[in-house]
Amino acid sequence: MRTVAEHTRVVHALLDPVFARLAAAPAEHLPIDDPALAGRATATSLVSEIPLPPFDNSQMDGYAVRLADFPPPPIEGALELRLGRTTAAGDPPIEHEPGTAAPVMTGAAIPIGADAVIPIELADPPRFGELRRAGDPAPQGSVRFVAAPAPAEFVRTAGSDLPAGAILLDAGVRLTPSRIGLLANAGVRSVPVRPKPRILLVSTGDEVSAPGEPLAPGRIYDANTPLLASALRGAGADVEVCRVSDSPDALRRLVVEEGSTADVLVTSGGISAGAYEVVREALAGLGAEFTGLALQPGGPQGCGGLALPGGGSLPALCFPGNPVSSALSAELFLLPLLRAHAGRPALRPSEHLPLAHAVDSPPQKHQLRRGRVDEAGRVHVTPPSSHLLADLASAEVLAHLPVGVDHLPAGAPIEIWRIDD
Ligand SMILES: Nc1nc2c(c(=O)[nH]1)N[C@H]1C(S)=C(S)[C@@H](COP(=O)(O)OP(=O)(O)OC[C@H]3O[C@@H](n4cnc5c(N)ncnc54)[C@H](O)[C@@H]3O)O[C@H]1N2
Ligand code: MOO
Repeated sequence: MRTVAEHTRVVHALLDPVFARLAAAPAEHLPIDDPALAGRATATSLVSEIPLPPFDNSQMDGYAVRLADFPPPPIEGALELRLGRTTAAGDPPIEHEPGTAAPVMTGAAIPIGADAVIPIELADPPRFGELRRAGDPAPQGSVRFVAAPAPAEFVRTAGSDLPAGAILLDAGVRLTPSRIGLLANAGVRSVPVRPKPRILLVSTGDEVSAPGEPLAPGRIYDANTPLLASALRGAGADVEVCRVSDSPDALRRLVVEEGSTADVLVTSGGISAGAYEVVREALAGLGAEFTGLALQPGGPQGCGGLALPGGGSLPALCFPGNPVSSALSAELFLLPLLRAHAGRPALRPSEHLPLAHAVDSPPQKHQLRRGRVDEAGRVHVTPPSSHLLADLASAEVLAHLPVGVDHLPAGAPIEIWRIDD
């Protein structure tokens, strides 16, 4: 039986060229305010054409002053400065008149020649009086200060966040809200993003009914298509879904007709030892290889490049039909590659926590148990059967019982992956 690590290598060999091609493909350009931008990955690095902030501005509502107007400390009594003209946020910078204190608001340009800001609370009086902007009659009055500011105090200098010409984001970086904000701050209007991988997702099985169909005896509703589609989309793929009955011809036709517009084919079901294994029958002849893994759930797996009539090849991953098996197959073998393409950490957060109770596992298989973590930080795992979808739906963690482990006592540390996002 193939190990999980060996199958992971086989999947990488099949899909790494797909992701490398997509990462080098012409970028899609999305407007900075496109709701679809969040979560995409940059296709190229982006450089700031302007410094951030673009000009020296005030960090406080207060007075812009010149240090040279202050005597060396200590100041006897208070220093009185004439009122200068006011700069509000959005005004162009004005010339600072020596010997004045010029009202300046948070975010407003520091008057040229001023080199520090004193917050209004530290002025006497501690409130603004008559304010005169550029072009108004000259201001009257004065304001007093008991201490000199430090050089550049409360001045946010141009480029102090990022100088002009600096890299805003590298290529392959996930667009989080703060990164989108950074690009917007630098005036970027259109963002080059990596194309999403296009996945053709096919569920098989004569027993599988589409939503809304009456449930005939012996049939079940299709869980895998919505489950896998949402998992793959959540990890950054564009997914087209199809259901085919247990007809190898219908599946082969689908691959031939739709395969050239997809980057990867993903199937669920129809690959184990039964008499009607549609995926195995349809795709083995086209180039997929079907194997047993030392893994539970997820034992049966298929994988390979399918020969297309035009000469191309369609990489295919064939997951087993049990819902937990197909979900965990995606979790192990495909989601990490999709997440990495979307600039996210490939792997789930992992840690070792103590088991709340003893657990047995078949030693020849790597068992992935679903579970929860209690308030004391101990892991409780649930039964291993791969039809237990309600159990997976309420799981917080996947607990790993690797090959060679047949029993772990209560309190033993176990590796868990957090899956409750
Ligand atoms: N004799 C053997 N039988 C089985 C073996 C084996 O080694 N020898 N392996 C078992 C394991 S493990 C798994 S996992 C399954 C995998 O079977 P298939 O990939 O061929 O999947 P199906 O037989 O089509 O379906 C399995 C199970 O899952 C249900 N299913 C399928 N599609 C869906 C769907 N879209 N939504 C919800 N549920 C679905 C299906 O009804 C079956 O109950 O084989 C074991 N048997
Ligand atoms: O390997 Mo199957 O995937 O356990 O249920």
